[in-house]
Amino acid sequence: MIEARGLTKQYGSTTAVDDVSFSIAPGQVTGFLGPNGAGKSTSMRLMVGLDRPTSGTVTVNGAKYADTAAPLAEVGALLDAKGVHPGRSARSHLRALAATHGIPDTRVSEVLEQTGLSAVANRRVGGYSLGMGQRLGIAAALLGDPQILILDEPVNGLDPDGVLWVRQLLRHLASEGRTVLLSSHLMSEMAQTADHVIVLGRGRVVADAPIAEFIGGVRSGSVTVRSPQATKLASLLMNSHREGAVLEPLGDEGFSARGFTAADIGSVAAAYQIELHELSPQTASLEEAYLELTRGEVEYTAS
Ligand SMILES: Nc1ncnc2c1ncn2[C@@H]1O[C@H](COP(=O)(O)OP(=O)(O)OP(=O)(O)O)[C@@H](O)[C@H]1O
Repeated sequence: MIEARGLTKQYGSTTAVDDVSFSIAPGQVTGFLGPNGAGKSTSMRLMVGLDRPTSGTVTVNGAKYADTAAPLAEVGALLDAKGVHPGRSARSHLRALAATHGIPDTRVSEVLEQTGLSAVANRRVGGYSLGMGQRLGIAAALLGDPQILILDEPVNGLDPDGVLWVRQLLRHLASEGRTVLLSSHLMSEMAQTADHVIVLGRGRVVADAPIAEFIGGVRSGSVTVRSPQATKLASLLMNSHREGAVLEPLGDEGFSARGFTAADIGSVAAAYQIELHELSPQTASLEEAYLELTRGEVEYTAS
């Protein structure tokens, strides 16, 4: 469990995190979303004591991170994948980390295996690709077998196999009852990985909900219709002169309708004995829901 209460961080005149409160529950993956500069990384740094709050508190499993006895066993974090000496090998980097935390060397080999780095473990980290560096950052986060994982943009730079691997790993860690928090700007990936989302905008929480509820709150408002008599049905609908009605063709035997409910279309089809092969209201994607919510929250926008 990660709990923030009235958490605030100011850098000079910039309020990066502004009186934020949330609870991040164990046993699920929570996605941290928000436009650039919304305060996600700052919040994550505050969670692991890399920065001090201006006011308010954030605790991990009920204690401040700085007060935890075995921090790597409590919280694993990936905050800056580039923070490794380039002349070191992955194995020596992880060994050094392990040694300072009383973690046995056997665990180093385990996490190298788990993150697919065993074959390159003795190579200089300076020669690693972005994706390999990300894997090493994840290996370091897993080293203490922590109950809480905090990962800032963990799929940044990974190829599709790597992205899938991170998704499966995080789902697995959550299924073991761990608390998993990740930030990402990749909405389709987040939609497949997270159970719950917290959206920040200009340092404040603008949404905190299960992902299905978050997406369900925004309707795309269109209905997909497929029928061998699509043209006839479309003209009947347009003849009803409904305000806001827009039909867009979807191939020969279908169209997307706005301004009608599925029930409206079904009633017209039934009245004229038109065979229907599909009548499906479209729900918004996570990306649509996110863009709708954060439209007014972006700090940097193109004019
Ligand atoms: N060390 C710092 N000194 C001054 N300002 C900072 C510092 N760190 C962050 N900020 C500012 O605080 C705000 C929040 O930044 P933060 O990096 O937390 O956002 P973010 O949501 O992680 O953004 P991104 O998606 O771009 O990573 C921004 O306006 C940023 O410029």
